[in-house]
Amino acid sequence: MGQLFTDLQAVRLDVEANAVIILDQTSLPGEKVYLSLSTKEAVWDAIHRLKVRGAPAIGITAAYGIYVCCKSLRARKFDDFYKGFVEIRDYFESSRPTAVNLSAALERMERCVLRNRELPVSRIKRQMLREALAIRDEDAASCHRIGVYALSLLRPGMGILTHCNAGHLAVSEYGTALAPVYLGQQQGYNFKVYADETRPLLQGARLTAYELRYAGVDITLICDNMASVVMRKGWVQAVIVGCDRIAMNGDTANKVGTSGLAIMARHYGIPFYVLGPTSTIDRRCPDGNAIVIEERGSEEVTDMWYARRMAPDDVKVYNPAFDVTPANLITAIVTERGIARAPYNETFERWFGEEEKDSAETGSKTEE
Ligand SMILES: CSC[C@H]1O[C@H](OP(=O)(O)O)[C@H](O)[C@@H]1O
Repeated sequence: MGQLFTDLQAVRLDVEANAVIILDQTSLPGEKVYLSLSTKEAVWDAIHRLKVRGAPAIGITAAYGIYVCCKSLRARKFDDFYKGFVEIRDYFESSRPTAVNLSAALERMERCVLRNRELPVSRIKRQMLREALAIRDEDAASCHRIGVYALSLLRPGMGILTHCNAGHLAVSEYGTALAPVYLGQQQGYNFKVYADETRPLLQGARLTAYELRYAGVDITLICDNMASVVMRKGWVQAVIVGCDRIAMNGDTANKVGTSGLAIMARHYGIPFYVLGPTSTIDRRCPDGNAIVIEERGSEEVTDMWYARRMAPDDVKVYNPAFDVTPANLITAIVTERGIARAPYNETFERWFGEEEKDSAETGSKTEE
């Protein structure tokens, strides 16, 4: 599995070249293509077209990207530099609306710039680099801890069904939903994973099946409409998914199709777990109704994967990229701070309190 983490990095920063290097996930599983992004347009396009995707990976890409783009700014006065920062921030914000990690990472980079406003611009840029690298390293630590907590809910030999890709390719390393699978593999748990192909963009078929096979995990690919069959046959003992935005009451936005899985899991008496870092919990979002659901182009449904068009010309298409699973269908939400069960907001508020205390104690990790 170690090879997986070195061979298939979703996103990394090339400081020498001042560029964000991503593994183009629209070329997987057929080709491993790495892209070097050094302009705000290239970063925006990569996020918008899911060349890099997954909430944490999107946040890390935005943090690396705004550092790379700001490093090229020639402004010497803070006000001019900050104006350039804000322009790039707003542009990146427009790339995809649902995953909160994008705006959360940009807000954290902005706090870094404002915290260091008295420094020369050259030193502010250095602080931005440290902040962006800290965002990536903290994500890697979070994913590992999510795996440890989630593994405590699972037993060797279990069948696990997952949806979309919330694995190593969606984060810095390990993954969220797949973190316990990789940790379990290191400890001989021999999980059997069932991955939904996840129409229309097939992240399950193209990415989850790819990375799990790369890591030697027992993986069976199914079409989305087969999930009920494998649950009814008793092959699945847990459904584990990632998340793109969690509201304070526990309602969770994740890849479209997730809420249907939660309903099926409840019907079959199978626990349904949402795994993700606390950075995916949106404090300003009281419930799922407040979550903006990205809608994407019809060609992803009608044309994308077929040698020829598989739908009537000009047929109306509805293509929501996400849906919201109500908190009452979620057995537990697992983050790097622990395992939350309903009523979720009590635990979330406690976690946020712990976070504020931790950052007050350590100060800003990026202060020189
Ligand atoms: C670890 S977050 C993964 C999360 O992101 C995916 O969405 P997309 O592929 O559109 O970025 C999906 O919702 C996954 O659960």
